[in-house]
Amino acid sequence: MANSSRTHTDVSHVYRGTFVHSTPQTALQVLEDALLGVDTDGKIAFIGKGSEVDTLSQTFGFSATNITQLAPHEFFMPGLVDTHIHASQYSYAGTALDMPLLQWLNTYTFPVESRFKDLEFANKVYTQVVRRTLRNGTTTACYHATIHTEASLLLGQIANDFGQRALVGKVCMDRNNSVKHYKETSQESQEETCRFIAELLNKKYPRVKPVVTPRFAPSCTGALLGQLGAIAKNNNLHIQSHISENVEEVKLVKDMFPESESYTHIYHKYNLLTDKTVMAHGCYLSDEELNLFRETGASLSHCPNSNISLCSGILNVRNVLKHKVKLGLGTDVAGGYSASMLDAVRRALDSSKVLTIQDPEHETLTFEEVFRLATLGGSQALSMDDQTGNFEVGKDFDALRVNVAAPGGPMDLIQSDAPKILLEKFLNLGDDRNIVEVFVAGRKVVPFTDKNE
Ligand SMILES: O=c1[nH]c(=O)c2nc[nH]c2[nH]1
Ligand SMILES: [Zn+2]
Repeated sequence: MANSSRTHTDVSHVYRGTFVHSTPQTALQVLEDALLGVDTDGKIAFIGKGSEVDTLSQTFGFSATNITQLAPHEFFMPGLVDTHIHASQYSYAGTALDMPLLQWLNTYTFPVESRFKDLEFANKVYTQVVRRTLRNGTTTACYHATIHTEASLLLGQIANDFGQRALVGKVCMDRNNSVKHYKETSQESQEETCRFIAELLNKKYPRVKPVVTPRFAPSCTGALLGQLGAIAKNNNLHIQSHISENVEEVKLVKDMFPESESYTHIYHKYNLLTDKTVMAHGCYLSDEELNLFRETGASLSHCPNSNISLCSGILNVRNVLKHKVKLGLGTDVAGGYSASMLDAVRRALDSSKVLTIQDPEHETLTFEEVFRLATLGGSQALSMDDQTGNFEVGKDFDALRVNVAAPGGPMDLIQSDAPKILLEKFLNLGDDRNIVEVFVAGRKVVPFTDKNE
């Protein structure tokens, strides 16, 4: 029996073939010879069996001749959700990975981010990062920009123009002793955050929204953290930041906020832990802190490339999942050197295997579980799982059409493998050559149209 919505708008596209996705109960569900309809609003109108085509075409009023049929080595999967990426650091991605976090920020990051006062530079970098991530299948991105309001608004405009679903954060930092010209006063930070939010919301972009972004506790005064918590609360906004990434940072936070019970309690005290909060890293969180995440509904973004590249630590994902804390994956460009979420999937699997090498009792993550983290898990971490993350009826059709045998692609198919094997191969060996089409809310955003070339 096909799963269908009771009241529906007209179906504009119908696809037939293999669909793979996750549900809260099942890390990987494979639907072979399935039929999926997308309505004129870009939402999934139905998903049923190919054998039900006659009934479905009558119910939804489409003609069997209008069905797009996938090839046997193709499948649809949900769009990838990057829960943590610094768009402003894309210009030096793949370099500058020879220092730990705090020195890395002072030496490489702050000098580059300070250049985003220049809108021409910002336009160049932000256009490239949106194009690159979309081409690699990131249909939803949670971006850190810089402290500059105009450049951050420009990032929102570019994401909207290319059709990417995005949260965009103007970075807030009223403490920075190392690069003097890259910080704001508390008042500037608060006022510019309010202006950024108002102007971005005023654009009425359907899928690009602001996210309140204190960089991390060491770069913000308690007064600013409190103001940002109030702004997020009053406007019901998302919040993003960093937490417990590296041992030296955790120690610094302890020294800077001696009155606080833990790193997590600092954010909690200032109303920055909500069910619309996503915190990057969390490698050194205690079980008590993870409980506070669960109680508040706040989520974590696991950024394994960054954690390894900056020698920060290894998040025990199994322990996070045991505590029922929402969890997604992030590239964390440019602490992470790859802007591709496929890389994040591989590094998450590698990191889990390292934990198993260290402790054979550790239950290694499966590729199916990591697939779920990269899709449905990410949408849950961003509290967007009512809109995206899998192929549930009523959600937006955010999807990748994957061709495992794409000509000139990075892998060879020796025999006709089952869809689950094709997905595993794609996750481990695939790249953007295999992602032949990308859809966000039903609209084909890759390949780029002429306007976006
Ligand atoms: O990986 C990171 N990248 C950053 O830019 C940053 N800022 C604070 N903490 C951070 N961690
Ligand atoms: Zn980061």
